[in-house]
Amino acid sequence: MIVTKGLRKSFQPRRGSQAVDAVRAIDLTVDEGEVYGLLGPNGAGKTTTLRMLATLLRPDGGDATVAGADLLAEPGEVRRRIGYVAQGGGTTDGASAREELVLQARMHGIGKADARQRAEGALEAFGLTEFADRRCRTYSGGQRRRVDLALGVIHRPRVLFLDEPTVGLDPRSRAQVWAEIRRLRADGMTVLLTTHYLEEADALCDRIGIVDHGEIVTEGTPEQLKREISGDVVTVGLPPATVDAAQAALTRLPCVRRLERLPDETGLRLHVEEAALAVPQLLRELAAAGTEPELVQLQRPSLDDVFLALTSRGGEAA
Ligand SMILES: Nc1ncnc2c1ncn2[C@@H]1O[C@H](COP(=O)(O)OP(=O)(O)OP(=O)(O)O)[C@@H](O)[C@H]1O
Repeated sequence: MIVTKGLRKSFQPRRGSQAVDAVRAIDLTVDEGEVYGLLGPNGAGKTTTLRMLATLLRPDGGDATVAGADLLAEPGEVRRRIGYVAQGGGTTDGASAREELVLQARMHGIGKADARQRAEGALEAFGLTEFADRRCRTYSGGQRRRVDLALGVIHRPRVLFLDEPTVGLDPRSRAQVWAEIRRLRADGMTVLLTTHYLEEADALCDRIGIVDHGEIVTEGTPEQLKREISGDVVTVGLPPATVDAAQAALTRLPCVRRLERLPDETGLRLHVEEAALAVPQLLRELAAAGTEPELVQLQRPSLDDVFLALTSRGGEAA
């Protein structure tokens, strides 16, 4: 649904100053119905990538196809097939959600009666009916963000671009916006979003591309990315008298990358590639050594670990 090859963009902040390579070479493939997240520190090039794909900025080089239309040759066609929600949103203080929705639909060339009907449907779908006729300035941040999403999809695009969809929202409003994005995905929408929030990428995205210095440094499902860095961690609680024997037995296993003793002889912590494969082997080996674990606990590394390990300025954005 979105394919890019070597997409790039530089900016010249002032005449004579050195150009900033905001996006160096983005190669990206987003499948139909997927929620794909661009995750990266400040200034990594996420917004620039999104703005190019939404036809708001002309790329300096590279190719892209969005919803079946060529970005450079048919930007008008791309525009018709996409929705774009900018970081700050697009609502006006003095207008109501209903007015904004009707106007937006009309701007997409939809007839008056149809526009009113679509606005009504969108108000209902996004849980906005209750305050549909109040001015947007009276809405909470989360309500306003939901109006932004509704505006982004009023013309039923095939692809939706969301720039930092939940920035500045409290946890409850963020959860509501996530629910709306999940609903759009369930309806078959393809979504490309940018985020700073690792938790958001983990909760929402089918796949994540980690962007640093204008390039995707790695991509995969949240699970793949977490495993890539540090595998899984298995904690085995043991009777103190059996810890030595268990350690000797498990050290021999090829699936165990690293092994540490827990404090106070309470057991072992094992770093393995994939817990689902390792745990049966661990249990067999322990049984053969005559020990029985009191507890087996699995832990996945967090996306924070991945992000910090892969981006040069991870700490800045975390
Ligand atoms: N219009 C512009 N003129 C000059 N430089 C720009 C312009 N837009 C972006 N840049 C620069 O390009 C780089 C990438 O910016 P971009 O906004 O794409 O990053 P980002 O990953 O979206 O960051 P953030 O998470 O802070 O929004 C930055 O160094 C930024 O300063």
